[in-house]
Amino acid sequence: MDTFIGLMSGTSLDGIDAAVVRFPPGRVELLAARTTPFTRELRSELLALIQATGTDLLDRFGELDHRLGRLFAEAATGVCDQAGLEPGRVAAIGSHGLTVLHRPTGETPFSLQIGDPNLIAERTGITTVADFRRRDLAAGGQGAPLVPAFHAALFTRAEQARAVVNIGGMANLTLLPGSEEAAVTGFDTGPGNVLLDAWIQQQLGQPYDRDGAWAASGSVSEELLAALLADPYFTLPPPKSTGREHFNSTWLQDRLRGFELEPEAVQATLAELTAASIAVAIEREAQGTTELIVCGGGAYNPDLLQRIGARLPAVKLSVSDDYGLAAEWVEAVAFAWLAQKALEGKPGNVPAVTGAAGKRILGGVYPGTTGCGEDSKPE
Ligand SMILES: Nc1ncnc2c1ncn2[C@@H]1O[C@H](COP(=O)(O)OP(=O)(O)OP(=O)(O)O)[C@@H](O)[C@H]1O
Ligand SMILES: CC(=O)N[C@H]1[C@@H]2OC[C@@H](O2)[C@@H](O)[C@@H]1O[C@H](C)C(=O)O
Repeated sequence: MDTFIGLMSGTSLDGIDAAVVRFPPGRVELLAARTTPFTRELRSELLALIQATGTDLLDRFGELDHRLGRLFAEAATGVCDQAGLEPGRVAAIGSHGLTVLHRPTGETPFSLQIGDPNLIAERTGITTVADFRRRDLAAGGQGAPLVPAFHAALFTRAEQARAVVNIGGMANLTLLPGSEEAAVTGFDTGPGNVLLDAWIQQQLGQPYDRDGAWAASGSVSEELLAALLADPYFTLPPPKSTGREHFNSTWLQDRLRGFELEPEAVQATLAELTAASIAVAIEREAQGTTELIVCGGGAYNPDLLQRIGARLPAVKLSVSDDYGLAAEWVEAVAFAWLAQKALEGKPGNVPAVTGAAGKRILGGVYPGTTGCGEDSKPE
């Protein structure tokens, strides 16, 4: 029972990533991985929930929590089949869920993920670990980002100051100092692909800018870039985390007012914003960085990589694939790894990253059905 499943559904709202994985010492062994895309209808329902107001909100919240719970269970079963693995051989599923609201600061900080883990445990029979963020929040942390502990376990090299950036809907950075004395740090740098996806969707009806080709065809507007970078989030000192509640199409529309630009120039400027916010964060927080390892969907965007590289000429740019783990699976694998930590009774947060009062074991455990004397599953 050394096999784990990680389930991740991120801020891009593109679907569920599922990975079956083992963790031999110092390594990751990926047995199978797949994405279950959300239908257009479900994606727009999720977007509507995330942006919602109104009286039927709680109904919709409960319904989508249930529907996603079922879909996560199917994603886990599907990836198990793909790996040729009996569910009884899986130690646990680590399910991130889908973030509908993340408000990590103020008097009543919280972070809400949906995708009922009870349903996942019931329908797969596999012990499920979920609700990873709220214990860290309870300890005074941001509850995000959580992948830095995994990045540190996988990518730390002695005497090498490395950075790892995950470019999903949002982008988050892990800084690995490469020396025992200095601490691992990290934070969300701001938007990753979310604004690029929103703009091309609005202008051309495409879900994302494949290979960054549209952005590459436009010229960056330095004025617009400066206006976007004037958002106080970019200069806020860490710990900090963000999400779609801040960086979304309304945020962009507000800042585009008064500009008259070709749509592809806006796309180019948004790509430059992602690149600049990552580069500035590294320059400000980790000047000695020699290598930047990119993961998440943004690693497949050559235009974005080129822009990041141009802003950090002294830094070697790699993708996680160069170290044996495909960029698209890093987050799902991280939640499998966090599930293993939880079951071992080991902490999963990095207090220097989230700002929590200390290390905490993350996640609630929803036991599987083995040992219950009942192995029937609902249809
Ligand atoms: N070939 C490609 N060219 C350009 N962009 C791409 C390509 N492949 C993936 N992407 C981008 O990556 C995004 C998906 O990234 P990913 O799956 O890492 O996001 P996520 O897990 O939803 O996000 P988060 O890290 O915020 O939770 C797509 O929406 C798209 O913008
Ligand atoms: C609240 C939430 O879901 N945050 C996501 C989001 O997507 C990227 C960035 O913002 C990061 O903080 C986090 O995800 C990763 C998995 C994390 O916690 O490390």
